[in-house]
Amino acid sequence: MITTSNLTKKYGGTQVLNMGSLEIPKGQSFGLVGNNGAGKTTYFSLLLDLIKPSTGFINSNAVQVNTSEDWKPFTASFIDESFLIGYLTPEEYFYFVGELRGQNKADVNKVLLQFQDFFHDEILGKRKYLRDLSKGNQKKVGIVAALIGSPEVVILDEPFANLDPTTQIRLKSIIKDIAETQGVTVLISSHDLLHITDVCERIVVLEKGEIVKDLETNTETLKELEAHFAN
Ligand SMILES: Nc1ncnc2c1ncn2[C@@H]1O[C@H](COP(=O)(O)OP(=O)(O)OP(=O)(O)O)[C@@H](O)[C@H]1O
Repeated sequence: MITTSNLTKKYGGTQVLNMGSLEIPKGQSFGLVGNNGAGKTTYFSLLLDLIKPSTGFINSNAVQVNTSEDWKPFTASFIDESFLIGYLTPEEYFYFVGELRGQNKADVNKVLLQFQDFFHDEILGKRKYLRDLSKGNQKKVGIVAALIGSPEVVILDEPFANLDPTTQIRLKSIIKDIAETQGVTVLISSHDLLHITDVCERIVVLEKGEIVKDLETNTETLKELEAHFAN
């Protein structure tokens, strides 16, 4: 589904990403971990054509993301609050995203209904602008908006950060469900090793822009990651 080939990114003379090659199959829940500055957001930004590669390319469903726009209809993401529109209410934003994805209000309402628990009565019907929501509630809006219109690829940068424990647990079951039962390819990054091993069937560790581990998640993975990061 997602093929990364000889991908590098340099800023000035400094190389911040050197991924070599990486294959992510359809329906995989894929986790990216690494210390601050390891290159996680850089990789996601390249995947979304927010920045250009220095060398190499990424193909998503056989579409080269930096030369064609055809990956956009099946790809959704929430990287940070710059994806939101501060002067809209959550409802206005969801309907706006729905329109972009060919979904009418009734379709969007159906999606929102499934996320009532996740919203915990803090998002809908509050007549608050997105800019006035707490960081965690902004994140909830961004994540749910990314799931409107049944995307085939969902990219979430640090989705657990700023969320309360209840919401983190709910988010884990949402991510597992869309990957396992709907065949969605989910890419997430996180600093939370417990959550990422819970939710991802594969975990790649980045260090200074390079892949240093590529693990199929099993009962030993959390220990292995903890040992890796303790050094
Ligand atoms: N526009 C830029 N100009 C120069 N360097 C940049 C730019 N954007 C990112 N970098 C550098 O690229 C490296 C990788 O950053 P990136 O944000 O991808 O790391 P990350 O793994 O997401 O980190 P974190 O866990 O802190 O979010 C860092 O050294 C960062 O300073």
